[in-house]
Amino acid sequence: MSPLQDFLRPLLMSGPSGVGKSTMLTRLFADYPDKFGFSVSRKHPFHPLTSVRSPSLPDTTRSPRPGEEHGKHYYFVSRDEFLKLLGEGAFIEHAEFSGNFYGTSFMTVREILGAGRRCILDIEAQGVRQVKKTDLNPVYLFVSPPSLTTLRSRLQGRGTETEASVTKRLTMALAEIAFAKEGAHDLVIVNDDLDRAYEKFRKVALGEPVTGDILPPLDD
Ligand SMILES: Nc1ncnc2c1ncn2[C@@H]1O[C@H](COP(=O)(O)OP(=O)(O)OP(=O)(O)O)[C@@H](O)[C@H]1O
Repeated sequence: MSPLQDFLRPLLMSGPSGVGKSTMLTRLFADYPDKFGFSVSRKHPFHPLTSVRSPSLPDTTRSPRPGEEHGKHYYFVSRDEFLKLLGEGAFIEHAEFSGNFYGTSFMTVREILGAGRRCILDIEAQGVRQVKKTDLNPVYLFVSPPSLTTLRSRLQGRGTETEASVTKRLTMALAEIAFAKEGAHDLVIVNDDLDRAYEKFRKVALGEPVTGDILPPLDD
């Protein structure tokens, strides 16, 4: 496909927690402040991207945390409102975690496209399976760690996780990796050296042709 056509398709990025998705996105948004719109289905409270301005936001039924604002970090909706929207087929993907619903709505994507930006979605494996059943037709990108050992040390080094949550995130990482091993994605970028990985990511985001990396064995 031509760069223009690829740029118009949403970019769905996924990859295990701690692989460096936000790090690369933060760089991209700093380099191109007006080109992209971003939606993330759910993030932990200390996530750096919660402060990134986005033309559209995911919906959640959970209560705002201190410092979070409606329309800035999420659209906070009641459970009834969420279920009504769900019934109307408003969500590209949704999930329930710890008793709260999170979802990415078709409206989010339309708003981003309407603003002339490329829509970037950060969605986990479970949500990606749901997206595959829609006609969204995104480019599926998997951001892979060079090894599981590296992933663990990034999660520990980020300083946001307890030992228990590192273990939980690594368990979830195995599901993400198993999905990638099924060949579910169009393209893999291995985030080994950040500058190298970012350069590839930047090109993918701009819709330029890129040769993907080979998925590492990730069996360590
Ligand atoms: N190429 C890299 N080399 C070394 N450290 C990196 C690299 N990329 C990211 N990191 C570091 O790894 C940690 C995790 O990165 P980041 O928070 O961006 O991950 P994430 O994929 O967005 O995770 P989550 O899905 O939980 O939000 C951060 O401390 C970040 O600075």
